[in-house]
Amino acid sequence: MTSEPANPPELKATETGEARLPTQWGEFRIHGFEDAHGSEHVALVMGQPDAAPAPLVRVHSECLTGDALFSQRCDCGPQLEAAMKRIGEAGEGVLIYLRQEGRGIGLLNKIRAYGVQDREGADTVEANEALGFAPDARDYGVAAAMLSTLGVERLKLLTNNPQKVLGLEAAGIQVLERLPILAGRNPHNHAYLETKAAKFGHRLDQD
Ligand SMILES: Nc1nc2c(ncn2[C@@H]2O[C@H](COP(=O)(O)OP(=O)(O)OP(=O)(O)O)[C@@H](O)[C@H]2O)c(=O)[nH]1
Ligand SMILES: [Zn+2]
Repeated sequence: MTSEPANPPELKATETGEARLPTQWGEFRIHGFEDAHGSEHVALVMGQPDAAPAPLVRVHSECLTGDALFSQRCDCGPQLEAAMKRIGEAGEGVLIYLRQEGRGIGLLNKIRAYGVQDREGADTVEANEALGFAPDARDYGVAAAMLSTLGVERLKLLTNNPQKVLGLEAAGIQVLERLPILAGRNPHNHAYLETKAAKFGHRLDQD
């Protein structure tokens, strides 16, 4: 008798369609995916990364406040722009936009966590814990499944977060190189970035 794996990789993300996506950094193709929980994710693909030995990839975690609303509490918006610009300059690569807002706790809980930080002086980790959440509830299995579907399983990853490298590798992706992506440091996010370095091991150096 054979038993089914708990999370068959083929069920992690199903591709639903694709289209042109012209941007100021060049033309991407946008691929839609739905995961096993019904969450919607996208991949922006430029060039032929499936034919490249190790294309440039960014796995970006959704941050509505930073990516769309210009918040300076974090560095997400400038990182997103920097990643798209670098892929545009390379003429090839993939940006996975993962809908794991608030490190996986969701937008409304992130706003609650921001409130705890404002009222109680908690840092980003303490605020999650005060609300009963893990400091980082993200899972990179969906991103790995999306990359596999796109034929990209060996890559260079734009990130400062060593956990992201480990998470993708645990899901079967070969990260040949980690490339730092430092953008958007400002007086409002200084303490947040220092906490990420101290408690999550984020690398804030240029290598
Ligand atoms: N719960 C919570 N989530 C936050 C907070 N600040 C930012 N986020 C979320 O954190 C995620 C981005 O994580 P980061 O740690 O900035 O970056 P990363 O993706 O881990 O690493 P990089 O690849 O180096 O950017 C997004 O989903 C944000 O919405 C916060 O104070 N609390
Ligand atoms: Zn952010």
